[in-house]
Amino acid sequence: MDSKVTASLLAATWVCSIIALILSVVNVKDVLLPPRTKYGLVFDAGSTHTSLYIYRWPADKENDTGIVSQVEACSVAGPGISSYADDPAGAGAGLKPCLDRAMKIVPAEQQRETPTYLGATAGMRLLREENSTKAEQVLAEVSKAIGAYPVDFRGARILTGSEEGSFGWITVNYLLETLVKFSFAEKWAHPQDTEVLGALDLGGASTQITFQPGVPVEDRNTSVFFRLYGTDYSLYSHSYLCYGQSQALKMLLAALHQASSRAQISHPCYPKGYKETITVAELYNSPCVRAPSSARPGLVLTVTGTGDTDTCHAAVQRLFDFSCGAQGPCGFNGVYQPPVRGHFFAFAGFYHTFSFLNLTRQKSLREVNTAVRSFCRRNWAELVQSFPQHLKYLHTYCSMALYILTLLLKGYKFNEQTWSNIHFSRQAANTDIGWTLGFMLNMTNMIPAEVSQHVKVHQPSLWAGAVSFLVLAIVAGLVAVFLHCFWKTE
Ligand SMILES: Nc1ncnc2c1ncn2[C@@H]1O[C@H](COP(=O)(O)OP(=O)(O)O)[C@@H](O)[C@H]1O
Ligand SMILES: [Ca+2]
Repeated sequence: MDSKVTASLLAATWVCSIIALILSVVNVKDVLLPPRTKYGLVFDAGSTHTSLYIYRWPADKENDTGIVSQVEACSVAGPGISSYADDPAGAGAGLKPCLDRAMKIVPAEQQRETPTYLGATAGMRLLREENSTKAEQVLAEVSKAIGAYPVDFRGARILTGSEEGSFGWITVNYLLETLVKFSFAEKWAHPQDTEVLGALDLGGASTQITFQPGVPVEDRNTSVFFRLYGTDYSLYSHSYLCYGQSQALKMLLAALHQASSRAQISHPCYPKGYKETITVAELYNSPCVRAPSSARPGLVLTVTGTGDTDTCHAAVQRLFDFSCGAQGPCGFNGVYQPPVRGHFFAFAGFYHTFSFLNLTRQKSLREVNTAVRSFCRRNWAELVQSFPQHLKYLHTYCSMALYILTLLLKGYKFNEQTWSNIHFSRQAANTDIGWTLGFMLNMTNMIPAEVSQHVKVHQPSLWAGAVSFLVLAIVAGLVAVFLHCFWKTE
């Protein structure tokens, strides 16, 4: 045999040892069967609008942290499902395009095992308060529509305010991986130096505040417990019904209407030159406002913006009752709240308004105040010219900004120092921040109460791989030396 044969034998031995290395590092099963992907679907039926969130995660890492990601958020056309009180079938029909979209994303063979939920929030809470039969009908119709698809449909229901707040908190902390981390000691552990983050959600019909106060929560109604990855969390969570953006603006307009008791309303929060009309029936169509007995439903009210920031600020503050009474620290309207603590993520409406005003990049409270006041001075014609793409909400941004500042500072009692702990964000890890992800993780038991003992990474098999590689390399070398000597002596 010549040296060519020796070389090819040597090469073959090396190839074998490299394959052995790969097989020992990666599980044989993982090579032959790539990890399966699982999917989950959650409809967020908000007061103003519905979205379908499509999530996916590797099946073999189900209980790890930060593993679920958002594939897509499909926006349902039209208003929120609570607006279909008199046409419940319409609420169901509206969901179909997004369900069709999901059926294109989730492979056919996996659809039947895809957990699917619909959670409705404050819009449906208000409808239930007004007419529980109509609320039931809407939920029945959306359930029928989803039930017609080949998914594992687990129901449509109205979340409590406390669930909405707590699931938002879970989403934030899951995505930021503040609940559990893989340490160098090769264990999943509660991170020592990372404090969990609070969650601030501003919807259309309600707003939620959830955080870990560090002192016992004194009011049972606002207290939430979770045991996640072996750690206990005692949270404070409260949802203020009617204090979402659209209902707050409605309360503001109703207050202005009642103060003037005329069909012409001067609105200090709307830009100078802005005009809109609304009927009395439309203005008083919610339990958040009560129509004066004298009001004729058909009467058309004309609302004219005057762009008077100080008057607006004062009118916004009158929507709140800041007096606390005797029973200790409070938020507003007499609701118990321990002092805010730690860092917070402020998302949904908080983010929308602050992002429009370019205020999401950690601005000081002074800078924010200056920017808001300067925006509030701009007249309508000028605004329309500058922001032709933002006409839907353009007339509300001044009032919303003043409302948000009032809510955060005088309502929740953030101050100049703690202001910098509020982070205005829409997404983390490419996933939208809201209650839906936390809800799905909770409902599918994807966050275990205890840390599981099974090995989470390939560290030990990596060692085994390195050792077998070394052994095989030595054997290969010895064989080569032996063959070389053997053929030489021949
Ligand atoms: N681009 C935007 N600018 C300002 N506000 C927005 C924008 N997009 C959505 N919103 C507001 O975000 C809020 C979302 O609330 P929603 O989830 O529908 O209600 P809820 O959570 O109270 O049931 C609404 O007030 C909506 O008007
Ligand atoms: Ca919402």
